[in-house]
Amino acid sequence: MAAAKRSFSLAEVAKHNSEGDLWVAIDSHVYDLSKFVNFHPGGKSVLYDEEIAGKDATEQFFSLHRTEVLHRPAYKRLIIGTVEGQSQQFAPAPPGSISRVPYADPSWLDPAYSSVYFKDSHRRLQRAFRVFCDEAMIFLSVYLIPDALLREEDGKPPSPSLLEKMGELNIHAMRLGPGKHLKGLKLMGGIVEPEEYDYFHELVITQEIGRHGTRGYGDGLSGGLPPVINFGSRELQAKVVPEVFSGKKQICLAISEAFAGSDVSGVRTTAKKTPDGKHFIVNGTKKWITNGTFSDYFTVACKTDKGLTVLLIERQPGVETKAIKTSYSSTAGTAYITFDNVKVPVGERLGKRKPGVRSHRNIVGQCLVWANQRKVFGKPLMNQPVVRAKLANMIARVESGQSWLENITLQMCNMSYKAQAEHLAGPLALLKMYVTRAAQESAAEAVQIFGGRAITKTGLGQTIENFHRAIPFDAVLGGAEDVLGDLGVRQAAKKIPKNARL
Ligand code: HEM
Repeated sequence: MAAAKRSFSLAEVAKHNSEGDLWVAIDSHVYDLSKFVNFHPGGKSVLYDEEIAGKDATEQFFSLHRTEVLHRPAYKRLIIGTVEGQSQQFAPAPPGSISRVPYADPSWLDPAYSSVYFKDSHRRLQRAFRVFCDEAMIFLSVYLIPDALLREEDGKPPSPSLLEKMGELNIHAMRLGPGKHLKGLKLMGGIVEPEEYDYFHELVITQEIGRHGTRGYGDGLSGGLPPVINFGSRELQAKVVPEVFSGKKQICLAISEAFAGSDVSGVRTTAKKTPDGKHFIVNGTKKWITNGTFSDYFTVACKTDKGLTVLLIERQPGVETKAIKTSYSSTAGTAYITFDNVKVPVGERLGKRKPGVRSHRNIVGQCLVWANQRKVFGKPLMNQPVVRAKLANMIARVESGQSWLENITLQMCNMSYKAQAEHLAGPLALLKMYVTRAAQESAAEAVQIFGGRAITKTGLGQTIENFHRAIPFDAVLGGAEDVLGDLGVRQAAKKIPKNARL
């Protein structure tokens, strides 16, 4: 809070309760709302109400606004002093803090818990990256969280300045997981050595980004670089990777089509070799391509005479992207793409997704706090057994998803890429099916707990609204839930010993 100028008794505050001279006390601070009353988004009458004008309105304020409203610089300026004998109760936690609300953070961040998975370097990265996100939130600068909220509003892509800042810290590179692409890079200012970076570090980054509570924005930040890194030629990597890691260029993965979603073999985009064998000519369409609207490069699945291949295509004449209006989020840049006789050098031929447990956890934490603070018929919502039963189910879902995710991450750390494909494709498909289904169940329950607030894009329930709106997309993007579940069971069925009998 800004340094308070003077200290007032509540009796003094009470004298300022009329039009042109309106004060209220909120959480030990005195606000002069005489002019602001004309601009108050909730209207004038609520502020002139005799229960509010000249009174301590702390309880009413927090039942109607998110705490962060008080920390916006424009509103901090309304503070003229403090209330005698009171101290601030609802100060924001310092940047980088671990939540004190049970289950609002994964248990490995709780000092009372131990974890065999997360080592010192994971903890260092987590602390530094959370400070990066939180500082942005508090100072409303150009970094992650405020940018996410603004872009959700205006549907524009993540700000170039943010992408470049992430580039300086090599966050784009870290988001691709461990590998040779990290060699020689200074990760998060040198906090983690590229050689020690593993899938748990990647999980840390993914989960911290998941805290910002605006799903489409996080998707807009992702891309189609892994095939370039895993299968691209040295020349191709040298050109594309630095541009994308620095945040100057955008890339997306363009696989699905109106004809082929989870069933990738149905792809109809064709790549035909030119008679001299030096180029492919690409024709076809792609649909639901996250980040496609803003991308400079497209990692495209195509059909050739010899089966499916993946090509890297640069934006050029013949490549058109059209934004698809979704019920989800325009900042994710979801596109319909057409390729019309696009010429691609043959050398540009190229050879995953972490399920959203963290954003699920966000809403569990918010529901716990809201059920505790919201009073209905004079009693907190938490006093209702039906609300506690919903919360119990939500906690159980998020904790089981996290444990399964950590177990699979450990297996990834100890398996080659090839072994991962063999042993983890099935479990990963089942995990994704489970967490997206579980998240949808929790989203529906969260809406019941927040009531009408959960259907407005701003205000107390804004995180719930965003989650509830965006979560069905998780169940479709990267493979439809049913298809994934089926894949998981079919993979397991293959491994049942032929002589197994009950
Ligand atoms: C420093 C003082 C205040 C500031 C800066 C402030 C600011 C705001 C803002 C930004 C909103 C829009 C919030 C949103 O979309 O979530 C809002 C809405 C509202 N405010 Fe305030 N407000 C203040 C004090 C109060 C007080 C004392 C009351 C007491 C009743 C009040 C009642 C409301 C109501 C009823 C709404 C509409 C809520 C809704 O749509 O659910 N405000 N206020």
